[in-house]
Amino acid sequence: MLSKGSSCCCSFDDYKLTTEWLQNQTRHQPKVAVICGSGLGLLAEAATDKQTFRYQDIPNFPVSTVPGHEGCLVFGTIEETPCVFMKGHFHLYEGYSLCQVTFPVRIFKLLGVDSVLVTNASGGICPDFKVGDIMVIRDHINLPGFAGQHPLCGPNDERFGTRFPCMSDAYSKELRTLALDVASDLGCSVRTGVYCMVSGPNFETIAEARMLLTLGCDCVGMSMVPEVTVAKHCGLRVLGLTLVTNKVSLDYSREEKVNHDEVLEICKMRAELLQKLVSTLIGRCQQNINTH
Ligand SMILES: O=P(O)(O)O[C@@H]1C[C@H](O)[C@@H](CO)O1
Ligand code: HPA
Repeated sequence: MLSKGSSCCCSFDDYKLTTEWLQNQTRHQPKVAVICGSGLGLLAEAATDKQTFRYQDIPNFPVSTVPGHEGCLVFGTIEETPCVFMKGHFHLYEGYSLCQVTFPVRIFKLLGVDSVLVTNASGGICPDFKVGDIMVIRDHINLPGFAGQHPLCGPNDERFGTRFPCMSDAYSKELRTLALDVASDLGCSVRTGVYCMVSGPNFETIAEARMLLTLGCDCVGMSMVPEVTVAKHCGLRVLGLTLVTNKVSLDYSREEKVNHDEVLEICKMRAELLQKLVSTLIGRCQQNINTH
């Protein structure tokens, strides 16, 4: 696999090789993929009949370099639904191209996955949001994309999707409704809103945070959007859930300073609830597909 700046560095043969390697190692045939963000790898623990592969052992797979990202792919079953979990994902700020960041998503497509649940940690911009809130993503703003850092730049491979994909419905309405229903059944209140991706790795300045508020962002984070874009491009159903791990400072008088340890601490505190939400959703998600 070659790195060519911001354009795609993976050929169809690269994706095929990795897919076939995994198919030769496992009898699992996942229908749902879950991408676990910072400190959220625990989501995979609800699965039974697990089979785990370290990223470094999978041909062409990038490796995780961020604390809180374990770096392994877990196949398993939740409520009779075959699933695959990424315990840790990749970021632009690690030095990966967006083609590398999104590499696993196309592997999921080739493995036969139909729905992808993307989770991550984010800062709350909306003044009403509290630390620990879970937000169902209704829509996103791809700030790196505005600057040409876009995973679909470069030659388009029609075997995955069209040159000019529509993104006005990137997040499946059915899955969003299902997520809200499941949350309500579990007695857990969730938010809905707009997520904005920044490249990181620094947390926002106050002027940047104020700009994001003006733009209509409810949460800000450093991941998710590339994976969602590539998933939508290749026809996967997408659900995005973000955990608000800190409130973003909008005020120069605010003393608190955000750091990654605090992000991981909040993920640890809320992982059990998120795990319940995700596993219940997965069971119903397949019933939902079967009845449509
Ligand atoms: O991988 P995610 O997006 O969950 O991680 C967030 C964004 C940065 O990687 C890190 C900052 O604490 O957490
Ligand atoms: O405040 C934040 N900003 C950007 N990314 C983040 N990930 C967790 N918290 C934040």
